[in-house]
Amino acid sequence: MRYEIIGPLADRFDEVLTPEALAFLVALDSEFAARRVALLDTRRARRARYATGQLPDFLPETAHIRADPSWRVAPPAPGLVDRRVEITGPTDRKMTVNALNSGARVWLADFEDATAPTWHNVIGGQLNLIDALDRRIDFTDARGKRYALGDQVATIVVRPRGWHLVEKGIAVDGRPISASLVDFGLYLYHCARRQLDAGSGPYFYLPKLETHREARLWNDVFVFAQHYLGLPVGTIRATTLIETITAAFEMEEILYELREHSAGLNAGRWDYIFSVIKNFGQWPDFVLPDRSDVTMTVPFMRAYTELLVQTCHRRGAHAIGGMAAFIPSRDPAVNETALARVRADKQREADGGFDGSWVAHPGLVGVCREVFDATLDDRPHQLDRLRDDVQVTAADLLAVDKTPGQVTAVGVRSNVAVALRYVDAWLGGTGAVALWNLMEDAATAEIARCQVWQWLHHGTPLADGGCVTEDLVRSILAEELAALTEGRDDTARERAEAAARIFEDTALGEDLPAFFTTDAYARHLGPSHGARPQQG
Ligand SMILES: CC(=O)SCCNC(=O)CCNC(=O)[C@H](O)C(C)(C)COP(=O)(O)OP(=O)(O)OC[C@H]1O[C@@H](n2cnc3c(N)ncnc32)[C@H](O)[C@@H]1OP(=O)(O)O
Ligand SMILES: O=CC(=O)O
Repeated sequence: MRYEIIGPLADRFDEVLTPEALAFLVALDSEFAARRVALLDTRRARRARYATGQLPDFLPETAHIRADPSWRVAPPAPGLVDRRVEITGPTDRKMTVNALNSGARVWLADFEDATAPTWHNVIGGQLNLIDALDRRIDFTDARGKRYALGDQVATIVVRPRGWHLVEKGIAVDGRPISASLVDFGLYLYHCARRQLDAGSGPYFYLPKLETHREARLWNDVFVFAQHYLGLPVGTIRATTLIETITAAFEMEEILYELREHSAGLNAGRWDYIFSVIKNFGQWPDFVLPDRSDVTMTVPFMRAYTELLVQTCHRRGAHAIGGMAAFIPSRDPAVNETALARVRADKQREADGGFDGSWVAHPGLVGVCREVFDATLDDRPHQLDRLRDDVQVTAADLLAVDKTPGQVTAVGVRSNVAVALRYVDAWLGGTGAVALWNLMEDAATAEIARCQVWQWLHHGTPLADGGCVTEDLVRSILAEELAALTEGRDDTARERAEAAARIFEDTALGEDLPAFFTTDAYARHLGPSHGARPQQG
């Protein structure tokens, strides 16, 4: 097999894209590319079945795994015992230093929802991780502010991109390589030994899994990679995000598949809502109210998080809470509200048995820590809370029609504005932004555009009169685009117009595309094709 680096070799990229690291990626690709494609085919087939009215259920063929009380996942690895606060964020240089210094126990170094996968972000992010581990990431910015790693830094857990994405910057036998394998493989190749030498390990968050078969693929990747690099099996640890409705029916099986490598499950709430709309959006019982009404206390969200904690603790695995999207503001009144909401969210998670939770911003680490400190007392986690009281059925997981709330004109406009502005930022190379005091990333933007599609599809009535029509959405889009482009130069205006077209393609069509990122990446992002390829 032959590889080709299509992306330009910017300064120091050769330290990441070494012949040996690329040979490792080629080995991963030759072993797993076909299985990845086959699993993506089964995703499409499953969605097609749901379109005919079938609903998911707990699997009869794996009932023996759920019924067997004897198995457990591996005990927590060094650096992953106490996970009361985890900060997430992209891997640019400044955010890397700020996240590692934030006081959180764990930093989720994100190549997924918080990163627009430009070639620069993908390879530059890997370089920043290497530099952080070598403690040579210190720098001074243009304002003269100095960034330097402190003595106490967070444990790094890398989130590679999901199985649905490819990386155009590296081709194997002329086709783009799996983005998951690139992000996983480059980090493991360069940083596993560095992490082990530092007393930690190569740890991952696995995004957007839909089934335990996808977890098995990851597990097989881990076993293969560890053999290839001479690492003992079980060195790698991975926390799986339960952020699809189908994975919620297979949580036990996912832990089981990964049991030698599992570091628990995380309740990825935003992608979960996106997945519910994506899979069942065409059915009237699944029409959701305004995005702001779909809180963690609505019945179907509560059911999934309670089942997650119970499942994890039965198997000795950490249960990690999700992301409250409120972020600190310089306006004291807004800030007070944001902190109160985050506190309430974290308190609910701690009370429910979660062992720790996510924050999106360093200014929220303290709130999350205070809540979990008070709940955990002197324990590092609460794996002893088995939640035997929880009884969740398939019907509970699917009780979307019990979600209170309304669809309003404000809710429609907010979704259009958020999706447009987020995609515009993403095309510009930024994968997470603050919009109207909320953190927005790929997952939250997916909800925004899918809700618009769903409401249009059903001609949903608006609480304030009228209903959601294509004319209404197009007129809002035109207004929001005009507001966004005002005062911009030609390049920035063209980018916003491209974002508007992506919104039209992914929210206003007959069918609901599975991800806005796949098509947008294929058409807009990635390496410069004019660059001279390197071969090996
Ligand atoms: C659904 C999911 O998947 S959730 C997980 C994926 N999403 C994320 O990870 C989002 C993470 N959060 C972020 O990216 C950012 O907080 C944003 C974009 C939402 C807001 O960032 P900003 O607009 O820079 O916020 P703000 O100006 O308040 O930041 C203050 C400082 O904190 C830093 N900061 C903010 N968030 C983070 C973070 N998550 N990690 C590290 N540093 C951060 C900023 O870099 C800035 O540093 P500086 O003072 O040295 O310049
Ligand atoms: O990835 C996390 C989510 O909430 O979505």
